[in-house]
Amino acid sequence: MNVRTFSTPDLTAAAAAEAFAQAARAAVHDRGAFHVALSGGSTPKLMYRVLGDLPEIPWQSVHIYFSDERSVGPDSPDSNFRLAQDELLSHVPVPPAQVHRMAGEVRPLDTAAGAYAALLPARLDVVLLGMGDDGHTASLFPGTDALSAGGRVAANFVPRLDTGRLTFTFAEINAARERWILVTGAGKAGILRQVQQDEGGYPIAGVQDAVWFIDAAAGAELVSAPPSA
Ligand SMILES: O=C1O[C@H](COP(=O)(O)O)[C@@H](O)[C@H](O)[C@H]1O
Repeated sequence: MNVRTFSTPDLTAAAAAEAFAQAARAAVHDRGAFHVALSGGSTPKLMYRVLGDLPEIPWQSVHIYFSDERSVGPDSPDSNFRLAQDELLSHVPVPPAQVHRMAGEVRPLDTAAGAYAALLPARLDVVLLGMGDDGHTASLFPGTDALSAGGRVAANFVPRLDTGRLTFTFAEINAARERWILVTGAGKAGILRQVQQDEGGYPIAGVQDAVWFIDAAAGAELVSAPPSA
């Protein structure tokens, strides 16, 4: 595992935000645009806040996507898009036409999945991911059909939550130039150790060659993970 460990959630968020800024500048310099997929849940909130204050990000050339979405509209407090909009996108000069949310309110969700796959760029530069306390990533939950789905985006029914989700497939995640997984908090320490030891069969283990940004609490049970800041 390529793990970068920081002493606090704030420092973890700052490092991930700085990595975003550097990757954006490099992509725009090399290819004229930065195509990045954001994650949802609670963990990236700190990073989004830091990112909104960082200078010299070429927002006019940044294109925003989402690695998963709940089956709700954009105004719902459960919406991953809304989190990013409130904490980051409404504070930076990214052109609205370059923000591509997943339409979690559309039924059937398969229709939204197909429409989203059609608007994705040939290859994303960075996919930002989190890890749930059941080892899911994006909306690839343990035991669900989307774990083996083909294509780029899937609708996924999650029995444990009795709800549908939209999610990138592993193929889409692993086709990106880079994958970054942000994990903080002691509640994730046990699963993180199991993932490191190839135990548990958690969905997150299907993400290849990721850079993990973690705080000391999440990394407390890892074997040989010295703090880097
Ligand atoms: O449901 C979700 O959960 C994961 C993890 O969320 P967190 O609250 O533990 O940070 C998240 O990465 C995903 O985008 C989200 O839809």
